[in-house]
Amino acid sequence: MSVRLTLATVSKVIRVGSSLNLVSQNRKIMSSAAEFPYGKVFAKIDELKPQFIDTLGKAVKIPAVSGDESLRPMVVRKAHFLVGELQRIGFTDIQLKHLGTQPPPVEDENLQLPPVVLSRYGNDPKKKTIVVYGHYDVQPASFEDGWDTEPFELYVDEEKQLMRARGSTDDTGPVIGWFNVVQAYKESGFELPVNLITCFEGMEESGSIGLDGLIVEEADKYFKGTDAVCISDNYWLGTTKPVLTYGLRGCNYYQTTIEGPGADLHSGIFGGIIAEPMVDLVQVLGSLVDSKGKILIDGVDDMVAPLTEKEAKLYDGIDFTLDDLNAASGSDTSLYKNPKDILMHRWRYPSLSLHGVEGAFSSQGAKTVVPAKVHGKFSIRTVPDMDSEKLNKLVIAHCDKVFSKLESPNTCKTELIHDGDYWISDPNNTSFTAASKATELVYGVSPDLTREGGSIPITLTFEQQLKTSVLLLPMGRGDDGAHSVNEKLDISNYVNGMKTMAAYLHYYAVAEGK
Ligand SMILES: NCC(=O)N[C@@H](Cc1c[nH]cn1)C(=O)O
Ligand SMILES: [Zn+2]
Ligand SMILES: [Zn+2]
Repeated sequence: MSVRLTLATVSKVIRVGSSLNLVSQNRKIMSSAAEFPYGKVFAKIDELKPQFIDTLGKAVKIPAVSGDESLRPMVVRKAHFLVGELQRIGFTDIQLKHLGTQPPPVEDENLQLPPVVLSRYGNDPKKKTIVVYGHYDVQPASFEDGWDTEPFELYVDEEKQLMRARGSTDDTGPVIGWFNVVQAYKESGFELPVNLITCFEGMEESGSIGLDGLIVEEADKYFKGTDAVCISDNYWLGTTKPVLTYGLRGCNYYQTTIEGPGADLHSGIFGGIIAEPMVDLVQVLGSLVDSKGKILIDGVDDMVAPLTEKEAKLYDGIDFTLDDLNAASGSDTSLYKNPKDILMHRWRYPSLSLHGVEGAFSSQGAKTVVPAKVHGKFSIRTVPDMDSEKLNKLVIAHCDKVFSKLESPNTCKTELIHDGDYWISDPNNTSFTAASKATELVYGVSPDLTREGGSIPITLTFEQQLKTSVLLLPMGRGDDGAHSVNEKLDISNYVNGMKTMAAYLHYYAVAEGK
């Protein structure tokens, strides 16, 4: 049998100091036309690259920070921006699902949760149906944090071939990527090989509050007939090798509030005379974790699943070094030097991070204030087999015990702000196989299978409620700086990420089974 060969042009993949060496400018990948008949879609993605960068620029301009109540109108504005784009491209049945008011703790009791954007492209019963999930909200960012350029303006660095902005990699870039893939199929004259349903939320960075209920509610309605869920909201481990991800840690986020004086006070007048809430809080926060990363709350480590020999072996072949970690953190501050230990502590052990103190003096200068009420924020990344409710009880009991030992006249309350479960799945299924083929086609290398230290709270809910597999198909690199200053997405990752998404839809459509 003769097989016609097509050439799919794959953009430059940059390898820095690596052994992979798969790179070449405009690398040509030979693929059978019977196997991948959409070479024209790839060409269209290349052709429309300037427009796709432009669309991303418009999206990141909207400061959709879900954690900042005052910016909630901006989150809603971004939802409407997405609706406009979906209409332009030809999605149908576009719905903004409202989730009601945000539960406490919250300043404004009437604060509305941002809407979830649902839409469809195609509804052919002969085709498989894929739900793509992403989030349009972002972490806070301000130029004063140390950004090189304004965080809510897309800066295209022509020399480094990257795009810098809050949301560029987490998660506005991948969300806009899905739109672009559909546009590229359409404009190159092809039907999409699957029915696509989009589910984009605006509260992911704040624990996906309200989304669980919507998924339960719509499982047999909007999401009926879903064969697989694909999420592009995480990152490669390093900077060169693509990965597919089959596990996430969960995240339980807490605040400890300590209050006493009726108002902020002058430390010259009241210092040494009254009990200072900040002094108490520092001691409570300081009792949670030590400088080696050990969680000091009794009972937490006992819940962690023991490491089996089989699991330990999974870490052997992963392409990751201490240098990758140092490059991503911009430092040499790792608590572990061995790559296997680093990955285990990122993926399969819990961690406790201290995030900040609301209500405390935090600006430049030397204000001599005694804050009257402070909220210490911290979170625990959870792993199998930790029980979320049991963890909450242990955390609250620990904080109460430490505070009571201080014999302070102030009051102390620790509460859960939000939680999201960990998730782990078997990557030997049709969806992962399709994504693996797509990755090989685009990057010429088979992806590593990884877990992730971060959290996407809704993942387990999708799996359980839609009774489908979930695939994590990352677009960006490990050094993208998500949640950090100078967040970026390399242009090659944007373009090749879209090609991988496009090819995944095809390989999943033609594969046998779900
Ligand atoms: N790209 C995923 C991501 O950044 N997820 C957040 C989710 C979260 C949980 N609680 C607050 N945010 C993460 O921090 O992992
Ligand atoms: Zn994200
Ligand atoms: Zn994030």
